[in-house]
Amino acid sequence: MSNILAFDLGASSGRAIHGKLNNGRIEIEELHRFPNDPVQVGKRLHWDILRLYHEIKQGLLKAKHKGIDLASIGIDSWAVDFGLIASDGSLLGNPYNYRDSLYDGVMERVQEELGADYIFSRTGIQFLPFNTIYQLSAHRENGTAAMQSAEQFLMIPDLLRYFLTGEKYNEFSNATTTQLYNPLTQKWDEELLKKLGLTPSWFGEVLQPGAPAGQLQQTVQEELGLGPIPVYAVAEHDTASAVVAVPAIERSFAYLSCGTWSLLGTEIDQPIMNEEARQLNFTNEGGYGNTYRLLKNIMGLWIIQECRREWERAGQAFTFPELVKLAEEATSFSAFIDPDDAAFLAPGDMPARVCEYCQRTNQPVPQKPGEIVRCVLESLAFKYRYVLELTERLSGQSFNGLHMVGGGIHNHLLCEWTANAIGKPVWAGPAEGSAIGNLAVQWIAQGEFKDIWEARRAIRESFPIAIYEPEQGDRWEEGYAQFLRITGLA
Ligand SMILES: C[C@H](O)[C@H](O)[C@@H](O)C(=O)CO
Repeated sequence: MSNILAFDLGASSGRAIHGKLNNGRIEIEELHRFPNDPVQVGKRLHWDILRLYHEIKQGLLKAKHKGIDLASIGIDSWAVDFGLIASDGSLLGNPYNYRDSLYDGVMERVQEELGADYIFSRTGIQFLPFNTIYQLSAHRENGTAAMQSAEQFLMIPDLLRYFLTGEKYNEFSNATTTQLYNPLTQKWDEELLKKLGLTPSWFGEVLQPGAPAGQLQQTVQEELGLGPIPVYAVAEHDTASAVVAVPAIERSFAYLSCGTWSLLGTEIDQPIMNEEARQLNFTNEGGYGNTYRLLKNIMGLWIIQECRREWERAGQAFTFPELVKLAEEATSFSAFIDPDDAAFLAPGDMPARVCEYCQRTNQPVPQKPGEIVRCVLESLAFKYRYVLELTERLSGQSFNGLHMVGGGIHNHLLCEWTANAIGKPVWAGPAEGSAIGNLAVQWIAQGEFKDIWEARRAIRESFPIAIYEPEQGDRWEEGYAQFLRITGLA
């Protein structure tokens, strides 16, 4: 029975999940949960990285106090963000949050300078304004202090792993999201880095998920009263871990990792880097076992999280289940948004932005919270269909349903409406996809599972999967046509 720990950090909360194997079945238990609130300082938006490190130590202590003898640990988090390390090994400043306005307009400038086709041909990564490539370019343009003394670039899980072990490594799945890694040469793209004025030596050895990445260093062992627990590089981009946990039977499958972001796509063996993929702004992010995640980012439940924050600020506090209930009671197909409109990216007054979108597209403007949430959820369901069809076209596959994993599956209405929108079944589960994928990679590395397919079978047999069958009739077809027309995606 191998006891291991997964630290899974999302953009709004983190958790320490204890996993153990019991006769081939996976059992999980949440030992520690903590908020991850971005901190605004003046105009800048940061992550509180030392608080996150503190919480990781609390997770380790909770395991110790429960008498759990840990065979290993692994850390995954959201992608693209990073810290820079000085020659004395110290962290240079607080990592920036990728939604910081410092990055506004930088992608367009870099594209103009280097050419979008050049960047895509070397990285295969979708153009998102917050990709690391544009973040670093913004810091270079602004001459931020950290850029002057940096010696090493580490992404968020790399950084936390470094604090624990004292060893500095990058990791494949997360490295690809920077748009600075070349999947064809399987290396950081030195030519691209130089063209951007970035120093190639900052970018270190890239470990594959499942590689040993050190052990708790002496100071941490002494502070926490623990032994030299091994640390693995897992699929450290949380979406990559979530894809590991997709309980698929067939090799050809489509997934939707559903949380703050919605990431919809399929797993492939070789990146698809043709002109069509670039035009459609698809990405080829690294996965477990040298696979690639052909997918698109969809803005996801972030819009509703921000609406909820705004309503709470204005003195109207709702729980998520309450909002789902209100949405269920509202009229269907009244108004739609394109969830990926640039207006919805930055934090702020999201209900007002949804209303502005409806106004500018000459639609009835939703008034009540339930109407706004309904508009967002129905629009998400239709955007999933749109991206699913593009994934089929690009990968030359045809999927007979969609696997949904991640916390978003607790929203039964979204699962149901997604099935209706795509006209195919949705298989929802597991909800703790990223943490389970993180655990699975550690177990594969330890030989507890032969390979990812054995791990996926164990996941299938260990966690409930809810099946949502699509509604019959033309109503959702007609709604989809209306969505395409309004959003201009037709
Ligand atoms: C920037 C986002 O973190 C990223 O694109 C997304 O894939 C993610 O990590 C969702 O948690």
